[in-house]
Order: sequence, then structure tokens, then C-alpha cells
Amino acid sequence: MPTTAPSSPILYSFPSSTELCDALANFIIKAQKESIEKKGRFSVAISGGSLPTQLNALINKPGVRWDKWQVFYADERVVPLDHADSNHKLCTDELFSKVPILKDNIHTIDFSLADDLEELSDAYEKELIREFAQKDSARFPVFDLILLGTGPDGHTASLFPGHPLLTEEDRWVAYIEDSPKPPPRRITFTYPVINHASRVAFVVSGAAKADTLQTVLDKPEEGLPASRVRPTHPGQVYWFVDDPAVSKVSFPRTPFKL
Ligand SMILES: O=C(O)[C@H](O)[C@@H](O)[C@H](O)[C@H](O)COP(=O)(O)O
Repeated sequence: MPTTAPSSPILYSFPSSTELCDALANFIIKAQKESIEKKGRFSVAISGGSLPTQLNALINKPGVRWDKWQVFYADERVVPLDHADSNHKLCTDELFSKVPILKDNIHTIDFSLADDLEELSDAYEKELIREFAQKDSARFPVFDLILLGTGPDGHTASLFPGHPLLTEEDRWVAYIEDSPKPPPRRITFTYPVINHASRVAFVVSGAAKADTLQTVLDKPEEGLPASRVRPTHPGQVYWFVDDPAVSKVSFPRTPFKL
């Protein structure tokens, strides 16, 4: 697939988190429709943190083809799947338990491999290969949508500032044992996977993220992990933010329309 120059991020800002989440749900449904028309499925990767709750506007929306969703986790904590820290538990409690998604299409880590993070991350990578390699015959998986957040330090997924994982170019799934954000043991997609996605949508809300967003969007040269998300195959990065989070950002806003 040809490599193209990264397109400029598209920044949508909303007065409230409610309006942000409703627009995000409509954006996801449109991406889903396009993906199903093109490939008969909708491949999505979801992060943890506040994102799963921000997806709850999907629950009562018409037009969601849950039977066509293939869900992976852009990062996951290496804890039991029913543990309070598990992104899968969070997504299940906030969303998947409330919609008719097929449980077999939600791809979780194999916690039985937790004693060996190399083996556990390899196993999750093989799950990606099973889902993508045969269908897309690309060297890297091409997700229809990857949903990300960013922390106060500008991390995204479990890619943290200054961490060697930022330079991983071959593995699709890597592990970290010293995450600055607890819990310390996690697996994460790497940039080769994230930057091959057709669409990446960051979802960021709250005034506490204002300084971070200013650096990530106005000073990408500082190289915070969230700034390094630049799909080029080709792909597009979208930012769904609320006004408090974007209050210090000079990067131009785009009026939201589908
Ligand atoms: O598993 C995780 O911890 C998340 O994937 C993490 O990368 C999250 O997206 C950011 O820390 C933002 O989290 P908040 O939106 O809750 O601040």
C-alpha cells in the first residue's frame, strides 16, 4: 500500500462532553457503514481510561451493526479480565454488556499467559494476524478505526514519553512492565499498527488536559507520544475534544459535519 504524507489532524471541538459523545457516536456509525460496504466488517481498537464511557452514546443509536464489529484493545492491562483495572471489564460494563455484540468478536488478552509478557503479547499479535493477514494481505493490520485517549503526559495507548516502545518498528503488539500509569504491566499496539489505521480518533475532555493538548497539537515537534500518531497509508487522525480541553490550543477547529 503506498505511503503518503501524514494528513493534517482534523480537530472537532464541542461545548460539552454530551455533545462530543453524540457526535463521536455518529462518526463511528458512518465509519462502520463505509467499512462494511467495503470489507463486510468493521475492525475497531479501543483504549481504556475514560474512553469506554464516552462510547455509551452508541447504546441507543440506530444503525449500529454490532454483528459486524471486530473489537481489539489498543492497549490492555495485564490483569484478570474481570479485574477492576481491566480495559475489557470497563468496556464490557460500560458498553458491550448493553448491546448485541458477538462475544467471540471481542478479542481479549489470554491472561493465562500473564507470567510471560513476551508470550502474552505474541499471542495477542497472533490474534491480530488471524483477523487481518488473510483478509487484508497487508504487512500490517489496517484497522477501520482506532480510538485513543491521551494522558496528562501526552501518552497514548500504553506508549509513554521516553519509553523504548516509541521506536518499535516491527512488532504489532508489545509489552511494558514499568508503565508510569498504574498498573505497570500492560500490552499495547505499536505505532506501525496505529499509523496504518484508516482512521484514528482521539477523544479528550476536561480542562485538566488543556496544557497537554496545547503541546500535542501546537508543538508536535516536541514529539509527545500522541503527536506521533500520523497514519500515512493513507489514514486520517481526528480529535474529538470539548471546549475546556482545547481552550489553550491554537490549532484550527473544523466545524463537525458528517
Ligand atoms: O489503558 C489505559 O490506561 C488507556 O488506554 C490510556 O492510554 C488512556 O487512554 C489515557 O491514559 C487517557 O485516559 P483518560 O482519558 O482517562 O485520561
